[in-house]
Amino acid sequence: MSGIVVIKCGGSTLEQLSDDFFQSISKLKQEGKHPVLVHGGGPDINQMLEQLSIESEFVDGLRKTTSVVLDTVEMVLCGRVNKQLVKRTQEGEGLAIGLAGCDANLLMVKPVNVEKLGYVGEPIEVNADLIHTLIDQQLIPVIAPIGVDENGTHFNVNADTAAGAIAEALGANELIFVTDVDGILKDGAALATVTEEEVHQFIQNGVIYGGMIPKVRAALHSLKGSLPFVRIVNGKHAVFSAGNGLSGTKIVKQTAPTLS
Ligand SMILES: Nc1ncnc2c1ncn2[C@@H]1O[C@H](COP(=O)(O)OP(=O)(O)O)[C@@H](O)[C@H]1O
Ligand SMILES: CC(=O)N[C@@H](CCC(=O)OP(=O)(O)O)C(=O)O
Repeated sequence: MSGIVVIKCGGSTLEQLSDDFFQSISKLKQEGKHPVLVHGGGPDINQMLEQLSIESEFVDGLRKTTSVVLDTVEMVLCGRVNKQLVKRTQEGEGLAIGLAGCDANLLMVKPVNVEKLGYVGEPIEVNADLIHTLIDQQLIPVIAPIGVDENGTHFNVNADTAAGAIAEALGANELIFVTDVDGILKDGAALATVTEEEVHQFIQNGVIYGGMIPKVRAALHSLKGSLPFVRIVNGKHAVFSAGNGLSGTKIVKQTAPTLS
């Protein structure tokens, strides 16, 4: 199936997404494209954990997830955040269906490192047929990043990683990370294009750090498949649809050779 656009909405920017953003998602549908939303919700999870006085820490950018943390993560992502995004997508005239990666084994995972991280999973397989079926029904899937392993145990998955795996499995034409910055910033300005090689350099020299690392890692992983580039855009200004050039950073395999 062609025309699939995977849009990852970061928790950092959920409150900044405009009505135009959601209307433009249903416009994509009218233009014959197939938007699939994958969302995070890190700040909402932090807030709920704090309210419940549950401690959690990040190890290598991933939330150490005990069983009580997992309960909270599921409650926030599958409940509050997922349903809020379904609501807003439908207010934008799209017909959305909210689900989590554990539903119908959509996102199969294996543990990353049980001792170090607890219930944190990394994707190993995606039930692409299920998403295709939903798309065939003219629905817009809105997916929370809770994975499931072969024993039926649920796992917390970084939302960028989940989006990359879903885009790859669907053979998506576009993967767009919507976040709270204008793209990959260097010396205070967003870079229009960044190559794979530069991404490695920027991680090494600290230009890229923290929450940007799983995004660029997922982007690099996806570039190994059929995607020509991956975008990182600011949720404050993002709107999709034909003729509406998205700003932000494009991550590409390599720059086009310059003509001499
Ligand atoms: N080079 C960089 N350019 C832009 N943002 C960066 C860079 N390096 C690290 N970051 C951080 O990455 C953050 C986005 O990641 P994150 O907070 O996880 O957002 P999201 O919830 O959208 O996934 C930015 O707000 C910024 O603090
Ligand atoms: C394993 C892990 O770290 N999972 C993330 C899932 C949410 C997420 O990734 O949200 P953002 O996109 O807003 O960062 C977490 O618990 O915060």
